[in-house]
Amino acid sequence: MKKISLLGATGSIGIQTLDVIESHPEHFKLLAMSFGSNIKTGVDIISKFKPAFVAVKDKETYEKLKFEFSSNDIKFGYGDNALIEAAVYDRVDCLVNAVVGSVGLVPTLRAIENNITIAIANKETLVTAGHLVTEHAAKYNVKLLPVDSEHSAIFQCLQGENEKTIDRLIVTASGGSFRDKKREELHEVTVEQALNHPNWSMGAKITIDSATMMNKGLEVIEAHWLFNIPYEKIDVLLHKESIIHSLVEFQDRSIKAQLGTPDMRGPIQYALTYPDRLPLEKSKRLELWEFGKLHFEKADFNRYKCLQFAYDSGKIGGTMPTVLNAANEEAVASFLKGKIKFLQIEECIERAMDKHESIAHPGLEQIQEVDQLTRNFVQTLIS
Ligand SMILES: NC(=O)C1=CN([C@@H]2O[C@H](COP(=O)(O)OP(=O)(O)OC[C@H]3O[C@@H](n4cnc5c(N)ncnc54)[C@H](OP(=O)(O)O)[C@@H]3O)[C@@H](O)[C@H]2O)C=CC1
Ligand SMILES: CC(=O)[C@@H](O)[C@H](O)COP(=O)(O)O
Ligand SMILES: [Mn+2]
Repeated sequence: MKKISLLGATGSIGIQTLDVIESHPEHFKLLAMSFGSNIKTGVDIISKFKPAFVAVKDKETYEKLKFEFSSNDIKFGYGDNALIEAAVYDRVDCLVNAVVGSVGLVPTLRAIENNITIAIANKETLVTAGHLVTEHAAKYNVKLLPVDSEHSAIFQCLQGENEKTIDRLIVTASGGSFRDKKREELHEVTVEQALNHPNWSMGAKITIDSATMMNKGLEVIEAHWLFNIPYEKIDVLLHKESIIHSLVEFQDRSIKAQLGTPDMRGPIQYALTYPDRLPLEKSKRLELWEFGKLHFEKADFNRYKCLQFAYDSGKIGGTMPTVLNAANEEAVASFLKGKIKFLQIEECIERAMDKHESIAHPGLEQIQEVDQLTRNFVQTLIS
C-alpha cells in the first residue's frame, strides 16, 4: 500500500489523481492533501477520502474546515508551513505535486530531504529552480517521476535504454486555442476563447500557457532538467491531435514514441505504479483508424514568441528561468482577471527578461528574491 500526499487536490490533476487512487484502493491510500480555497470541492474530497492531514491556503478556509469536521480525527493547517507539513506528512511514500505555480518549490525540496518519491506535475517548480530540485534529488537519492504527459511519454520511451544513446527529445505541442489564428488576429482575443483548449480539459493557468505556447517552453526547460539533456537536443513539434505525446530519437536514428488518447490519468497512474502498470479504469482505447491521418508541423518561433523566450532563458540559465516563470505567472493571472490583453503576456515576460541580469548557480533565497522582484516589476507594467 502506497501512502500518498497530494498537493493541489481540488485542481484538474488533483481530481484525476484522486480518481486513480479511488480505483485502486488496494494499492493507494490518500494520507495528506492540500488545496487553495475551493472549499466546496475540498469538503467533498475530505468527506470521501478522510485523509489524516489537510493543508489550505488561508486562515478563513482553515477555520471553516475545522468547524465542518469538528467531530472527525482530521488535522488541519494553513499557509506555507502547512503546505510543507502536508508534503512530508508521516513520511508518505509518494508526494504528488499538482499545485500550480512556484509555490510548489519549497514543499518539493523538503519532501526530497525526507526521502519521499516525487510525482511531479507542477512544472513551474522545475522551471524556477530545476538545478536545486535535481541536485537535491541526486543528493538524497530520491526519484523524480514525471506526470506531465510529454515527460511521461519520454520517460516511458527511455525505459530499458542507455541515456548516453539519446540524440534528441521531440516534445509535441497541440498549438493551443489559437493555433488556427495568425499573429495579427491575436490582439483582441478574449479570456473565454483562450480557455477553450482543443484537446485537453485543464486548469486555467496551463490552458492560457498552452495558448501562448509558454506551456511548451516550460516543458522544454522541464525536459532539460528531468532528463539532463542540453537545449540544443530538445525540439518542439506541432501535432494538433495530441495522440503522440512525445518522441525520443537515438544515435542510430531509431525513434520511439508514446501514444494514447488525451487522458491525464494515464501519466498520473504510471508515476504512481512505476515501474509496474495497472489497468486504467474507464479509459478509451486508442484506435488509430478513427483518425486516419495525424498532422505535424514545424514550430514557428516568430509566431510563438514565448517559446523563443523559454529557450533563451534556459540557455542563459541561472536566475533567468526564474524570471521567465514569475513574469509569466503574474502576467497570466492578470490576463485571467481581464487587466491585460493576450499579447501583453509576452510583452511583460520580454521586458522582465530584458531588465534582469542572470545570477549563476543561485541558492533558494536568491531564487525567492528574484521571483518576488520579478512579480513586483510586472505589476508596475500592469497598473
Ligand atoms: N491539468 C493538466 O492536465 C496538466 C497540468 N500540469 C501541471 O500541473 C499543475 C496543476 O495544474 P492544474 O491541475 O491544471 O491546475 P488547477 O488550477 O486546476 O489546480 C491547481 C491546484 O492548486 C491549488 N492552488 C493554487 N494556488 C495555490 C496556492 N497558492 N497554495 C496552495 N494551493 C494552491 C488549487 O486550489 P484551489 O483551486 O482550491 O484554490 C488547486 O487545487 C500545473 O503546474 C500544471 O502546469 C501538467 C500537465 C497537465
Ligand atoms: C496534458 C498536458 O500534458 C498538457 O501540458 C498539454 O500538453 C497541453 O497541451 P499543449 O501545450 O501541447 O497545447
Ligand atoms: Mn504537458
